[in-house]
Amino acid sequence: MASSQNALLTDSVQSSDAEAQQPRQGIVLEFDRLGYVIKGKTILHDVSGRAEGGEMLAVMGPSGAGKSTILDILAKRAHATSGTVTVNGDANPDMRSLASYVEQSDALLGVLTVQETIRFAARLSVDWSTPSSVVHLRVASVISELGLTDVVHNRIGNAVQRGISGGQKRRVTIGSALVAMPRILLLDEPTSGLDSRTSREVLLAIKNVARMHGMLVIASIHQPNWQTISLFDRLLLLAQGRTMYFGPTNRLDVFLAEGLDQPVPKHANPTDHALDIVTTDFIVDPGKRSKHVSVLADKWLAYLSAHPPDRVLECWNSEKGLLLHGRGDHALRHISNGVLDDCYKTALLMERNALNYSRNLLAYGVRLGMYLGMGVLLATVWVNLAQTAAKVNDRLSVHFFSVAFLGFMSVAGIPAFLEERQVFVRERQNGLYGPGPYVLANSIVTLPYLFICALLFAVLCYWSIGLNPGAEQFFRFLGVLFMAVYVAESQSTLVAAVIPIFVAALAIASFWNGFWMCVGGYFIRAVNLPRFWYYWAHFIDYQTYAFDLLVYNDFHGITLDCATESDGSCFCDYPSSLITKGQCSLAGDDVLVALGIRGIDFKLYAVILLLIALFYRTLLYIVLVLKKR
Ligand SMILES: Nc1ncnc2c1ncn2[C@@H]1O[C@H](COP(=O)(O)OP(=O)(O)OP(=O)(O)O)[C@@H](O)[C@H]1O
Repeated sequence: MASSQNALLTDSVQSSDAEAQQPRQGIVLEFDRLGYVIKGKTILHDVSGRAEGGEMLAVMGPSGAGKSTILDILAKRAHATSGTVTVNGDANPDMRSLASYVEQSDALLGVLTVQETIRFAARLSVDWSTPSSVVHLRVASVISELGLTDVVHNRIGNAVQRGISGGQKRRVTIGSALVAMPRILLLDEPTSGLDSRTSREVLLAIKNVARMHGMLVIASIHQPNWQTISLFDRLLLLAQGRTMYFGPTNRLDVFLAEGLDQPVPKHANPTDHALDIVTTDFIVDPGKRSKHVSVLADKWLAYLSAHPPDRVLECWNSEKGLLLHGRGDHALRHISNGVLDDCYKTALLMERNALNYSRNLLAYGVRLGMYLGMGVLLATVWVNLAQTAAKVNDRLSVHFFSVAFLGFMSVAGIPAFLEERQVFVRERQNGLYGPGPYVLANSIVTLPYLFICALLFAVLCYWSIGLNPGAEQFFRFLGVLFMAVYVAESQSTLVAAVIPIFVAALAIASFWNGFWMCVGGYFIRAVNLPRFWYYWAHFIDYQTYAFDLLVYNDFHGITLDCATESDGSCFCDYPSSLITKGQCSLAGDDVLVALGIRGIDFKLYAVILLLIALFYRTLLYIVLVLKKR
């Protein structure tokens, strides 16, 4: 089964090779005396190593040994304080285009199925002209190799809906990286959450692909059993950031016996034995802890000088036969460049976002429910407002509430955005696409969903409240609400991009909306605002423009009845220009004059709203360009 799938993978890959026409060149990654110091603490001390295409290198060590740190440095996500990393001799390799990094956490879209997730990862990693049959075969083989066939149509799962297991999620994350066929695959704890049999199967699948395509695999691994660790060609054993051993995995026992004089007990696992020796977690005295590790590090250096690495590696290479210099390795992943490619990526992301938003209750479902509920509430609380001067304030509050509430509820989209953002960060760091296609796709696909929210709200409450009865006025009401909601959505998205922590983003986005309410001109008339707030905040507040537009749309051209007092005089709640003409009425335009919004340019205000949205979206792009994680 696995071999037939491998054949499929080979075929599919060969087809895309022909198109990509990549040079066939082996890959060699070397790191030399890497040191890493952070906040005055030395995390890595002169760690060196080497791996080649087609090989698997395990980075092993107790918790806190520096395994993730070294992967971060190799992926160029952290910068070594000293030492060098070279790829085929290049001291400044473009790791974004060469490597995929699978982090410890699984950043996936919960409502997508296993197959959809891996298929999108595959499509995002190939050239736009790659035939879909190639992608299909590649996806099918990865799913089969990683043992995900039974759950292929199951959703990943999120806070609302339970999905596949944690171990299966881990495999989906690995599959999403594997299917992209990077030249270097870096895996941080790929087997966490997997039982020992599944760990071995997954690593075997990775090994098969690595050997077949000359992919170089480096994985940090905590405490594997011997069967699992023996799948790795080389092993780097660390403790407190120091090298305890680096060399062929199958020679670890030789080193333990010869170098440390602590042979592996009969029937014991050499890696367990090695970890027992180097683990210092239970030595209470910090001085004794670091002395213990220093002694072991010195013993390794002494062993290394007595057994030069070339000799060790030569011996090892002859065991591997043709592997290293056999099949060439190919950069199968297509790295985004050019407008055409960006368009292709944008279209793909739009397709994925549409799928996500249509299924994800947290994206728009909750909001749709709230807008429906609020539409019904408005329709019943403000039901059938009489067209009288006494009801002017009630009408104004409808417009304020519509803008403020619909805008405010955009914070409900933050959890879904944060989930999407994590996927973006992972895919962007792996070089699949940049912030441009992401922001564009997000900005476009959001539109129809927000429009539906605004439409439902407007249909439910507009006629029932008895706002300006013209059809044109209804569509303007809808259009203004839609724009206001879009600006509010852009604002909340921006906040969550700057502070990708749910509670903090929620609090700040809510505060920001509350702030706009204060300076928008409803609670306190704009002309009465303290000058400081009036001159800057009032004029950049989207609620100012949306509220003014709704009020203008409702009041312009209508006439409201005033009250006739017991003495026969006419009382209007606002100064009326019609009383002098003998009518006991108030012109809607008189209200607009009193509010200071007479004669506003509807189109200009609508354009300002769009510009504010565009401004937030541009800021979102800039934030994502600058903020890499
Ligand atoms: N940004 C940082 N600031 C301070 N200390 C750090 C930072 N990054 C890593 N460390 C420290 O460096 C040490 C190594 O961390 P690292 O995550 O690389 O270990 P690890 O071997 O991957 O551990 P685990 O197996 O538990 O994931 C730890 O003691 C950690 O606390």
